[in-house]
Amino acid sequence: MASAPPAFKPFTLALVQLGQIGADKAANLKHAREMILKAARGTDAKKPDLIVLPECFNSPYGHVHFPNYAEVVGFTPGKPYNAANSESDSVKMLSAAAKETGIWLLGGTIPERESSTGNVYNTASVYSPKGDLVAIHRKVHLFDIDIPGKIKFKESETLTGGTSLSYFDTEFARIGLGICYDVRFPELSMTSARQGCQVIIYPGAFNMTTGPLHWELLQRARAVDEQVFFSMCSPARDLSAGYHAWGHSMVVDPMGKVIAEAQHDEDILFVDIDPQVLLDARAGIPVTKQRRFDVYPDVSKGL
Ligand SMILES: NC(=O)CCC(=O)C(=O)O
Repeated sequence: MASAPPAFKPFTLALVQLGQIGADKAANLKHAREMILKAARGTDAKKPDLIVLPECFNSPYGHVHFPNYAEVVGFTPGKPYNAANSESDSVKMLSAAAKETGIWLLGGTIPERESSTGNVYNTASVYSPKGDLVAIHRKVHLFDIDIPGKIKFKESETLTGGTSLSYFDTEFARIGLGICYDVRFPELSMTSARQGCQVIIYPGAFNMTTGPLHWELLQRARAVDEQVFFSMCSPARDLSAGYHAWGHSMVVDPMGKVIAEAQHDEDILFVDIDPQVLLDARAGIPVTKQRRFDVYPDVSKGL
């Protein structure tokens, strides 16, 4: 049973649609850090409370790369963890950047190796404004698809799927986590919403085949199903890379309206999140009180 979520308050989200993700991990980390610092400076009108990076920001995206770029993180929820001394260079950079800026950071995803099993996961990590690692999410649904003549991708060649759901509490919202292909499984965001998440954010990297059809559709569906703010943060498109990301990082409000959208180049979106939109959506269309668990099961129960 989840605890009561924090009161939902207005806040500003910064989505970093990161470019220049190449083979050199140190260069990827350096550029990501520069972009986090740039996002933290905000605009004249907006300073972010939470900065988000995309899926697989420290390595090229592809199953052959994951084992080579994987880092041991060794985080167990609820146990003390010193991010500044982590074995993972990516965790150290992200923790230091969160601490330096004093801003919440959802540090995209990295390939993560579990030392006891050798399993490699696609893992998101979250840092408090003090630089503490407070939550991780290991991609639950691996991206295994085969659309003949268009795209074949098999994360399960080298990755293992995560086995748990995660959210984190800030002083302004409870935020649910998932990663990219996880968006196709409504049970995940449904469970996050039933656990009190008012905002759900997935680092992601859709592609040039499914992106135009499904990237926006799925986010609007998840937002309207659960009457939450739903957002995905993508890498920028790089046609010289092995995988061509769709880009179009976006934020959708609880009525299903796209309130911010990047194009496909590197960019930072600053987006004000207004809790009143969620309250109005739930008051006007009260599906959260009209569910018929006498007719169908509440799939979010039993976790
Ligand atoms: N990185 C991913 O999980 C990609 C998912 C995707 O492109 C899709 O169509 O789903």
